[in-house]
Amino acid sequence: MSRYNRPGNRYGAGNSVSKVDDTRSVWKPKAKINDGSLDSASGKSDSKIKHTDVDRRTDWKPKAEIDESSDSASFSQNDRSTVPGESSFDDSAFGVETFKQTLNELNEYNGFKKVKQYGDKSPEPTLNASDDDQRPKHHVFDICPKKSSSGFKLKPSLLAMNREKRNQIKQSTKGQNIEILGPGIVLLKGYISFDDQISIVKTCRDLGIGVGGFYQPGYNSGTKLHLQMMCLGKNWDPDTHTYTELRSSDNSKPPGIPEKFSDMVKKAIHDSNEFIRGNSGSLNEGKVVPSMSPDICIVNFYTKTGRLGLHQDKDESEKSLKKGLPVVSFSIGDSAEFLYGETRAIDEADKVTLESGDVLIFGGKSRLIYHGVSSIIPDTAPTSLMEASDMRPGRLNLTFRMY
Ligand SMILES: O=C(O)CCC(=O)C(=O)O
Ligand SMILES: [Fe+2]
Repeated sequence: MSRYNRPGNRYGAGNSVSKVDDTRSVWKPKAKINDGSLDSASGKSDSKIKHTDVDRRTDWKPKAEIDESSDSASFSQNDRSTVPGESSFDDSAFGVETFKQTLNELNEYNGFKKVKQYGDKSPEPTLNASDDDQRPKHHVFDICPKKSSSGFKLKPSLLAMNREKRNQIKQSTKGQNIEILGPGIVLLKGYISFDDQISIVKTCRDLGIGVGGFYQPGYNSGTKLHLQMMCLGKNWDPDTHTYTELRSSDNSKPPGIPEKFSDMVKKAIHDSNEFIRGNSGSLNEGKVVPSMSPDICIVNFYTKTGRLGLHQDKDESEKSLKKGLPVVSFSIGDSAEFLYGETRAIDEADKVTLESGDVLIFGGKSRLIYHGVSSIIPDTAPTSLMEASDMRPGRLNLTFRMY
């Protein structure tokens, strides 16, 4: 039974979240655009989402309702957080010993083993200059901990490569696999090529272990989010809900967005619009996704217990939100159950599985949808990707926006 359906969690019993509320015209869609249903999909009404009525600072606030004694399995709207001090490692399902071992492995990789093991009560050590081996000494979260320092492993086993080739052929004979999930919500299935997925992992890994790299964000209260995060372009501060030039926890400057990433984002928006126009003609000009050049990317890494509560992305400039400049999301690694809806009511939200290589775009009328990740589906990442990249089990997600 998945975490998502576990009785007693706040989803209540059963799979109610995947139901479509037919009374709400905006969400009625769900149908593929090429079945001629775009008109109904596009929403006869204006979205009910209001751009002005929500306090930008309160929506993601930590929750007094979090039960510190629980295994943090419950997921609620507003729950973008975890219990104080909780690690993003899976210490419940994994077992504490495995958890310690994993941490020790990570410490070892990072050059800390000589000085301190997890569980060792001795005082915090300092590193000597002689310990220097080029690797950063600040706390790092390495999404590819086994990667050798001599370079990225590019060749998966022959078996895995053949499997990947077969998948790619299947994909290309299927043709374009684009779905319109709502007005301004486009899902491009398997859009990111295998090679590009590897290259994204590699780039995020390298940026993630450097200055301004992955960290587990939290709030002033000490409550942490259930993921590792890194911002590119500008820093997003979960506590103040603002974008800043420097990250307040360590004064680091976020790395820039690699040009290749920006190009992929622009192409995904372009391809979505070509598809919309091609399938629904000029009548649907108003339904295309506004184009943009991203200057912010939030990179999240979820382990198998990672999740992200329902929220709106509404900390970008008013101008950007008003224009409906889209959020473009890349998924790599394990699949995720992604919830989205017009309101913050979880049981009214729709659910879609985002798989490795998928791109999801939400903009235009749906720019302010509530969305979140209710669970990661373990061991669903393509084996060949994991072999080629050495990415640790979990899911990498990149969301691009324009301030
Ligand atoms: O991981 C995802 O698919 C969503 C991430 C997200 O919504 C965010 O970072 O704001
Ligand atoms: Fe978001």
